[in-house]
Amino acid sequence: MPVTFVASSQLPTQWGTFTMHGFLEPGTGKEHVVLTMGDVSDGQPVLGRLHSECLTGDALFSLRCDCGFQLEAALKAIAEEGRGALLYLRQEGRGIGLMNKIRAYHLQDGGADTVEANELLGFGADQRDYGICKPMLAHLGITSLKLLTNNPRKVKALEDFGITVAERIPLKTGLNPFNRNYLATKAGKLGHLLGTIHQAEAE
Ligand SMILES: Nc1nc2c(ncn2[C@@H]2O[C@H](COP(=O)(O)OP(=O)(O)OP(=O)(O)O)[C@@H](O)[C@H]2O)c(=O)[nH]1
Ligand SMILES: [Zn+2]
Repeated sequence: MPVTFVASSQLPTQWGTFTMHGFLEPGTGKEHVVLTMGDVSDGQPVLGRLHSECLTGDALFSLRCDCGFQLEAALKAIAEEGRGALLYLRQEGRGIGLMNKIRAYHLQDGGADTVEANELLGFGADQRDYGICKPMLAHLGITSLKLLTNNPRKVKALEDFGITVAERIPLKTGLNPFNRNYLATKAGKLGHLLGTIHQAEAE
């Protein structure tokens, strides 16, 4: 899947200054971003996250999901380690886009769960393709990751295109009364490894 590097710059944040790398996916026009800190090209496992875009959670403070909390926690963890990479992937709504995610939320307001809502709209439960990460990781010289995720599909996808996942580090944060059912559905139907505490609280 062709993705081309465009430019890099500094990005100061409340947790520290990252380097921001912009990538363009010409086939779709999507603009992806990677934030790195430290030397990530030395061959040692890099603390990393594949973060799928969630405008509502990442930017609009939504409590319907855990995305914004995970984004913050991942950037903080990378800054604390002084080395790492966060791939901000423009895969809004697990790949169905923002307008369709709003349609899906409307169906969820009426009682459907997050998987049923996608299916009622004629989509798969999860339409993300992580192949876009391969050229971005190659450009940055990253061959091995300590991956911050609860999603085993991300681990498998990376391993399928030759990235070593040296470790999976759970990223359990942001549980609240509005996302309990959502997290329970992710654990029950999408295979997310949310662990006993998180899962028990979500039930
Ligand atoms: N279609 C749809 N997408 C959603 C919904 N809630 C969140 N999303 C999207 O789901 C993606 C986040 O995926 P998650 O399943 O929360 O987490 P993950 O990235 O697969 O796994 P983790 O690495 O453990 O966070 C983002 O693209 C969100 O926009 C929903 O109800 N419907
Ligand atoms: Zn979200």
